[in-house]
Amino acid sequence: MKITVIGTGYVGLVTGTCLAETGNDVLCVDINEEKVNLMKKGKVPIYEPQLEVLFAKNIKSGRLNFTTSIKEGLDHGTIIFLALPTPEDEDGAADLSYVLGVAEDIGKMITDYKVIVGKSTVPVGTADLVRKTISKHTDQEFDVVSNPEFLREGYAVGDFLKPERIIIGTDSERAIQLLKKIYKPYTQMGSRLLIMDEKSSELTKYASNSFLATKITFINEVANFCERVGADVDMVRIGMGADSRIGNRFLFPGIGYGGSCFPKDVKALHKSGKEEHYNFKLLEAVIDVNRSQKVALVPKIMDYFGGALKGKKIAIWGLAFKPETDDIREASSLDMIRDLLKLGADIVSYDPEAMPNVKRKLGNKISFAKDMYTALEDAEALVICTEWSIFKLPDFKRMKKQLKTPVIFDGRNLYDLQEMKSEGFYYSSIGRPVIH
Ligand SMILES: NC(=O)c1ccc[n+]([C@@H]2O[C@H](COP(=O)([O-])OP(=O)(O)OC[C@H]3O[C@@H](n4cnc5c(N)ncnc54)[C@H](O)[C@@H]3O)[C@@H](O)[C@H]2O)c1
Ligand SMILES: O=c1ccn([C@@H]2O[C@H](COP(=O)(O)OP(=O)(O)O[C@H]3O[C@H](CO)[C@@H](O)[C@H](O)[C@H]3O)[C@@H](O)[C@H]2O)c(=O)[nH]1
Repeated sequence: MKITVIGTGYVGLVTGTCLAETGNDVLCVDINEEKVNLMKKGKVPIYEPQLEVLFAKNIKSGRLNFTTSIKEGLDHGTIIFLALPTPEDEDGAADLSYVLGVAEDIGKMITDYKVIVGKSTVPVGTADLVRKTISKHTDQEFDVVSNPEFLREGYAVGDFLKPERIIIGTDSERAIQLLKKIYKPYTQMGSRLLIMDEKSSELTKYASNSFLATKITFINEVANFCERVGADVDMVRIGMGADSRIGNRFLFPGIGYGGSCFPKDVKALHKSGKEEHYNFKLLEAVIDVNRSQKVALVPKIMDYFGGALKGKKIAIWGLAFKPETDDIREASSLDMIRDLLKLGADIVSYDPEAMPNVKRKLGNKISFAKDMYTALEDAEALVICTEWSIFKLPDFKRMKKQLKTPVIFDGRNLYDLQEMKSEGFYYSSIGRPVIH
């Protein structure tokens, strides 16, 4: 089938590549010329495991192409996926200007039937708004479908190729048949295809992300309480997760949730509630707790150094908002760095993928080490912000040698408490007893 994907970021590029992989003829449109030129040269502009191989294979086959021309894109596909940004605006609502801007173009440019499929995360009523915006400019027949995306960065290709569910929100039988065809390879492999009205589909996405953010926030609060009563949150979470009604996923405590989705989506649902005179009290608490959780290690670091951080060299391992991505949007590391810099610390960091993005954002406010051990040279403490695999089984003897003092503040609970004791570290983590 001929498919166009508008917006070639984490969602659009993965969607386009994976749909080409199942035999479709895909044209990806992006407004960013630099990005499109890179992709035309066969380069993936983001770090996403497994993407490069599929990307190269499908470009070679001629099924995956790129353009900056929206007109070319709209002439190409019968199905037009919108994978455009919906960032947080200054009030916490989803900024729909990208989506509605493209809807205007669609209205002005389409010359035959199209199914416009919204993959962006958008508030209830957006599909209707897109429909009305297009209709202002055309009498052409078209359908608008809500088809929220649930992939996770770092696992995006796997999540797209083997989704647990595919949600199609529309009452158009014609659109349903076309989308069922596109998604047949996945439903044949056991993915559930759920068809519902578009409003419920739009809300399912926000409700899912907000639920997961709430689950993480709940265990973070339990962790904070563990610290006060001397319990170990790792034991508590294992005990809780053994109940299949609770489940053990998304129950890892740490320095808060970040990324391009949870923070903005929880705020957007809260804001949508307000617009309907409904106060999502729970979400208000989630937003609030997460804000302080992101810097939960800072008072511990301050306490350890007796309040004096000026001129102290602190090493940071992990800058990305989570492992297996170069994405630093809303990363807890950035909050941590902001506070430590304010307190006068000198920061040297290491991340396997995200250093170029942080360098672009922070310039020379912090330094970047060539590897994880070099970052520790003469540092008075190590702070761990992201649970990259390479940090999980490090050479503790080497770490101790490099660090000026053997002190670790771990925001992701990577190490065993007994091991830290026998290796001779001062070790402070989240929701577990301090080792000293
Ligand atoms: N990142 C994720 O893991 C994820 C997962 C599920 C859903 N979502 C949702 O999907 C949407 C896209 O997210 P993303 O992370 O892929 O965003 P992104 O910022 O990585 O990519 C968006 C792309 O759209 C392009 N763009 C902007 N305006 C354009 C226009 N007028 N025409 C063509 N291209 C244009 C940008 O240049 C960029 O390449 C958001 O609503 C997000 O909430 C994201
Ligand atoms: O037990 C956990 C799990 C996650 N996190 C944090 O939560 C954030 C988000 O993690 P994750 O959900 O793995 O990453 P995303 O790529 O942001 O994916 C989320 O957001 C996407 C965009 O909407 C959705 O499509 C996905 O289903 C949803 O998981 C990260 O900061 C993690 O460190 C925790 O602190 N504890």
